Amino acid sequence: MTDHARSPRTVLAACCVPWDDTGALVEPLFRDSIAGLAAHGLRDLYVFGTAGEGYAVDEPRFDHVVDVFADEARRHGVDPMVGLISLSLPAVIGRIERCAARGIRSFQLSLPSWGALNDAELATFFAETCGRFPEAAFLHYNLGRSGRMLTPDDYATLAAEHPNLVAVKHTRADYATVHRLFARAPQLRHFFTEAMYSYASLVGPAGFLVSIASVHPRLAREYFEAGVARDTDALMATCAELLDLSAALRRAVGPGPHMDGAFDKVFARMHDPRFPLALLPPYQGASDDAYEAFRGALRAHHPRWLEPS
Ligand SMILES: N[C@@H](CC=O)C(=O)O
Repeated sequence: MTDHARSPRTVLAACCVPWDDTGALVEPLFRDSIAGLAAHGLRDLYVFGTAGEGYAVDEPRFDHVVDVFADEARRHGVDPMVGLISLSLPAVIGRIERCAARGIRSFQLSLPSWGALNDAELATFFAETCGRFPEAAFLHYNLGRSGRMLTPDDYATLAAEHPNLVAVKHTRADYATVHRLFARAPQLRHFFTEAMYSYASLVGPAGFLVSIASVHPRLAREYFEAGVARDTDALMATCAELLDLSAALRRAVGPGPHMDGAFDKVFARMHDPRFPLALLPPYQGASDDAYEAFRGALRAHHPRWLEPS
């Protein structure tokens, strides 16, 4: 399989941020969680996607979390990637400048979401981020919450215009879109979550955006490697398990919480029982009961996902 992508084929993992009752960062827990992911072989880490509550932090929290994240990531030889979610382009630019001053060069861009960008606005957004910071590398986070899902043709145009646009995180893509992404924008590394990774890795050099599989990092890595090896049987078997795990998680958490962090913090607590489930206000996290119900479901139906990694 040919691979012309500008960034390595890896497993990309989100870091959740533990907050205390006052909404302050619990630094030791955060450091331990980063160290734990790195030690388990998840070494392409980012903070401030949806699970990392990049949409909810103010500037002082942003700077504090970035300082700790970058410091701890580098201790483990991990290149820190920082997500940028804001309605304000100047705020995004300011965050990139402050990160760049700390030596950070990998960023995750999301489109401003108050109103879906039109084509001219989209071009301006990328010119003012990728174009303005040519020494940095950017991954685009393609999600419905931003109001506009970019298409394979959009990526072909943007990748030709911006050599430092290197990757995309896809949260939703159908089979036809997967094929067109590899055909129209092969320069970009396309990352897919559990359900679509199985198919995408059979038809192109897909990256794996790990979500629920992070409850067991070794099995997550094996799933990724099955995709690299195009081992259809292993992919399908693990994909079926992961879909079942996701359904169990949704049942356990129930209908209230709806931001990714509510779910991802359950995964973080599986690795460290001290990890708080709370999200920054006004958003609702999962409850302790939901966490216990999910663990119980794994114990009953998928015990291998609970074994030591
Ligand atoms: N939960 C991830 C995205 C995966 O769908 C994130 O928070 O960035």
